[in-house]
Amino acid sequence: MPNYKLTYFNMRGRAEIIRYIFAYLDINYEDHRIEQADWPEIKSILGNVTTSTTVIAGFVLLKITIFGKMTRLATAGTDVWKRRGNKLEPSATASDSMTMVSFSGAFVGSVTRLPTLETLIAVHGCNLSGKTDLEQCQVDAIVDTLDDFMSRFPWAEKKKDVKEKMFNELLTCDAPILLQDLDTYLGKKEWFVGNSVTWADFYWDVCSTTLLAFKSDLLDIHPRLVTLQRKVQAIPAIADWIQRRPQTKL
Ligand SMILES: CCC(=O)N1CCc2c(cnn2-c2cccc(F)c2)C1
Repeated sequence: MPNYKLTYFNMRGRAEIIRYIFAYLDINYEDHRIEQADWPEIKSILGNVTTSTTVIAGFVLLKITIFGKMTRLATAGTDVWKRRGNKLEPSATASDSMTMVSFSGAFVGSVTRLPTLETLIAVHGCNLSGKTDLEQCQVDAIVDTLDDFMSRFPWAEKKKDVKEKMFNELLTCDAPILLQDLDTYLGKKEWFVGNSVTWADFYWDVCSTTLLAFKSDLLDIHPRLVTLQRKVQAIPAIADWIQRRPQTKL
């Protein structure tokens, strides 16, 4: 029975960075994919909670803010504790062997920075989040920059013309500025931060793969950023995952 169950839509989306980290660390997990049609029912169970909840599940402290989006990372768990206001109170133990914790889309930056990633890295002795405090700040800065940009896209916009207009503006007006900044920051280095791969490099591949699905010439004038993408994709564990993952546009 895997220790983790990752529940998300059948797409790369916000969950793919977690899938990359699990693949790289060779951690067995259940990649549970729900259909969009199932989301309204699941959402009604999760509710449109808009408060920040600090949840302690087993060894992992997860700070989450639920905005009615859904990405769930579950851990083999004991009691799930929920913070309501400034009080921590036990809640019902997870109904099955997994402690189900729901996240907003923005959890990427929070949960992968919290003891989850540090615990996993400590167990596996790798440096995905950076080797020093300074490197960890630099990794966070790159991840936040990418996540902020990706979060500006109106993914759930129902009006096709509005969605298309906003996507086009972001891709033609805003993306070039971001890409130039990332290109300058990367410079002649092998990786964004330090002298080995970090999850900032992973996130660059995750985000750029999706952006290229909307604008295939996006990186034509950024060969160094393309090289970084290819270096991430050539890491054996990542290459294996990319080869076997479900093929989806997003
Ligand atoms: C209905 C929801 C939907 O279509 N998507 C959810 C968000 C998303 C998609 C693809 N990339 N991505 C994403 C990745 C990282 C950070 C971020 F903010 C967003 C597709």
